[in-house]
Amino acid sequence: MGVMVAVEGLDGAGKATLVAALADAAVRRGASVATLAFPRYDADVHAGLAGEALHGEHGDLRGSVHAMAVLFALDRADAAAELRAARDAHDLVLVDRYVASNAAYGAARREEDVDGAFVAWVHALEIERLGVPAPDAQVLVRVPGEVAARRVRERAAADPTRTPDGYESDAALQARCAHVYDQLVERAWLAPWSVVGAEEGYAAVTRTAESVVAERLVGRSSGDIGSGSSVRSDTIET
Ligand SMILES: Nc1ncnc2c1ncn2[C@@H]1O[C@H](COP(=O)(O)OP(=O)(O)O)[C@@H](O)[C@H]1O
Ligand SMILES: Cc1cn([C@H]2C[C@H](O)[C@@H](COP(=O)(O)OP(=O)(O)O)O2)c(=O)[nH]c1=O
Repeated sequence: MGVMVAVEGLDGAGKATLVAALADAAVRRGASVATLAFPRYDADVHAGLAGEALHGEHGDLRGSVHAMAVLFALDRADAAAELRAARDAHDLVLVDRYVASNAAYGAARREEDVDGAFVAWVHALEIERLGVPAPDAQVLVRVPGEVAARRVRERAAADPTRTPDGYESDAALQARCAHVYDQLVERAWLAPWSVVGAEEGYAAVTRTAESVVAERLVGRSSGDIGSGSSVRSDTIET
């Protein structure tokens, strides 16, 4: 059985960039890798509704922190079997945003911290009730809010389909969210965390990817890794 590593951080922090670097580092070590990104807007109706709500559709749906979080949670619940199968079939399963996104964004929206009711509610809902598999490790891509916001703006300018959504354009929410993420790391919430500061440039991302992969795949004999002669990098969902 492989290991599942979730990558977390603010919008525009550099999560997708780190996921690509992690996949690259793992494949170079001969490991097979599967990647999955949440929300699965196109693959899951709950995620699709949440995405539309983030862009102003569906009346007052976005106004309810719990309703939004339930939609994101149901997206993961529907992917749970696929995630378990991927962990059985691959050495490394990389997930771009996972349960901690719900904890960090929801607590931030409610102006709570990690000890507030919301973070505990997310754990009870997703892990205990819906049976979403806990990750084996998590990585926080930690950048100052201004850096993440600039990247979101630049991305939107370059690609008109990426107009900032209701969360991305709320600087105060992103700042509170960064604080909750730091607390989740401190508490080792759900699984151990590593932290990478992506404002340090791409070389730092590559170095972190190599060390996370080395650490996470350590203890697995070379016979366990690659489980065959071919090296694969499969994207099971994007
Ligand atoms: N370490 C880095 N140094 C400089 N730019 C970066 C770094 N990591 C990501 N970027 C750039 O920042 C933008 C957002 O990165 P992305 O990985 O898409 O973020 P996320 O998935 O967290 O929204 C992209 O244009 C990406 O090329
Ligand atoms: C996956 C997930 C995302 N979110 C939030 C974080 C983001 O601000 C927002 C959209 O996710 P995001 O990954 O930013 O999607 P995209 O890059 O396609 O816009 O949803 C949650 O609140 N809970 C979750 O479980």
